[in-house]
Amino acid sequence: MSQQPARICILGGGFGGLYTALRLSQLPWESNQKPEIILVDQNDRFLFSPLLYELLTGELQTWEIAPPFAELLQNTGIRFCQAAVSDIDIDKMHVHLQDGVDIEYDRLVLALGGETPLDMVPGATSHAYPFRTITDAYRLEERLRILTELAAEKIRIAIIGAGYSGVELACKLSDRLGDRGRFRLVELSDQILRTSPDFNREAAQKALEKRGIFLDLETKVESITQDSITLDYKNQVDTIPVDLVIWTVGTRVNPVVRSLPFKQNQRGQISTIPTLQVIDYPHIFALGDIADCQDAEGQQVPATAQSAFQQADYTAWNIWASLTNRPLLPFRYQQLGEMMALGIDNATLTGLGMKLDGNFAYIARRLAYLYRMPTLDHQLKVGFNWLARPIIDSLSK
Ligand SMILES: Cc1cc2nc3c(=O)[nH]c(=O)nc-3n(C[C@H](O)[C@H](O)[C@H](O)COP(=O)(O)OP(=O)(O)OC[C@H]3O[C@@H](n4cnc5c(N)ncnc54)[C@H](O)[C@@H]3O)c2cc1C
Ligand SMILES: NC(=O)c1ccc[n+]([C@@H]2O[C@H](COP(=O)([O-])OP(=O)(O)OC[C@H]3O[C@@H](n4cnc5c(N)ncnc54)[C@H](OP(=O)(O)O)[C@@H]3O)[C@@H](O)[C@H]2O)c1
Ligand SMILES: C/C(=C\Cc1cc(O)c2ccccc2c1O)CCC[C@H](C)CCC[C@H](C)CCCC(C)C
Repeated sequence: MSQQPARICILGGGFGGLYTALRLSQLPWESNQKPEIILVDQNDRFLFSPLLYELLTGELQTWEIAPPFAELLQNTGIRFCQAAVSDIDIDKMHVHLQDGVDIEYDRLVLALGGETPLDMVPGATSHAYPFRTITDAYRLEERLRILTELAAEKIRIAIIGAGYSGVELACKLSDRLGDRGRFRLVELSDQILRTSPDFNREAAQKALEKRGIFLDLETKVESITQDSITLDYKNQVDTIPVDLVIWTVGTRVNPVVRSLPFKQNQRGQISTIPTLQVIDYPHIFALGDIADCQDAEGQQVPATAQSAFQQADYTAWNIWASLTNRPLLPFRYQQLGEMMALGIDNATLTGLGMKLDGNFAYIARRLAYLYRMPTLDHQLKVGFNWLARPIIDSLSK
């Protein structure tokens, strides 16, 4: 008697969830074993977040960095459900969606990613601009358009958090605004890019200096208003006028995940074993920013797209193995390096024994990201556009 096909429910269509779904659909399932794969995401499109900065400088367009799931999942057999996950009943093995729909699962993949914490400083929720989603980028674009149209000689921008997002955004926006931009980068710790390789940090420092971007290190934001920010540097408190505050202070684990009764670390990330299964729940897998993962060698896996991208292959493989009575594989993280955009024509790249910066790194970064795009179809569309665009632009002059 043929069994009902297993139902695999994947929550979150980012680097962890989407790439797991795509890998699952490509595995050699027996025809009578092919599972039902459901991908749930609150948005209608995937976001290739490493290229989100390029939307604000006009270097790239939305369709290139945020293709619709419907397009990416064509001919894969994966069922996409656009909805917000409201709760998960792990005893009944049900996922509850905000629109009232319930989805039963045999295997569950948690890949709901992080959010930007705005409730840590008075005024941030109302006046600061996070930079994580496509909606964030559109809001920021609109604010920049308004400020650019106002006659003000200088546009004063404070970027809070001198990690990767803050530094990359500062350089990109400085190149966009040119002499009209007045930037300050505010950082709690005593250095920028605390976790980055020295080569990348030094290249970033040079890029910030070249653009006259002021650094407020060891500085805490006390409060924010519509047109001012109050900073505390070693108990010296100053209130300064600003036109725009951008909030790139890091990632907090998705609230839906934080509410689940799983073993979690202090940041609310779910503890997993090296096969990426949730401790005590072998039918549930967790990856990406929400997972606290030590790999097969015991190394702590960082909360990055690079990690989620690699975990996706193992998550898909291990779900297939668990459904076809094969051994599961422990995840082996490979730190391939790190790439950062440092302005409109500059980047830095460390990896595979290379240390590159300048325009060559900029091209290598673009090519590496093209190579990491989710489907061959999308890689070809974007790659062709990158080749054709300079020709089209020159013909339209
Ligand atoms: C601007 C920016 C640039 C970055 N650049 C890099 C980089 O260069 N290299 C790098 O390694 N990392 C980079 N990162 C970090 C990287 O984006 C994350 O580490 C990575 O996306 C984590 O993958 P994930 O699958 O865990 O989560 P995500 O990719 O964030 O995906 C989570 C998905 O879940 C969906 N979702 C969330 N909540 C719900 C809900 N309640 N219901 C339904 N759907 C929901 C979201 O819409 C999203 O699609 C960058 C991050 C930002 C913000
Ligand atoms: N090019 C890339 O590879 C790239 C690009 C973007 C993002 N990412 C990844 O995506 C994740 C998120 O990146 P991110 O740049 O958003 O975060 P991040 O790398 O964690 O950097 C956030 C920075 O803001 C500081 N900070 C926190 N709260 C602050 C406050 N209230 N005031 C001032 N500074 C504050 C943090 O200091 P403390 O560390 O002391 O808290 C940290 O230096 C990271 O894991 C990163 O690896 C990678
Ligand atoms: C440092 C490199 C990879 C690590 C890495 C970093 C990220 O930010 C990611 C974000 C999202 C997903 C994955 C990653 C990620 O793996 C890359 C090193 C690049 C090489 C040094 C050379 C670059 C040239 C290209 C590989 C050429 C590709 C040509 C292709 C046919 C288009």
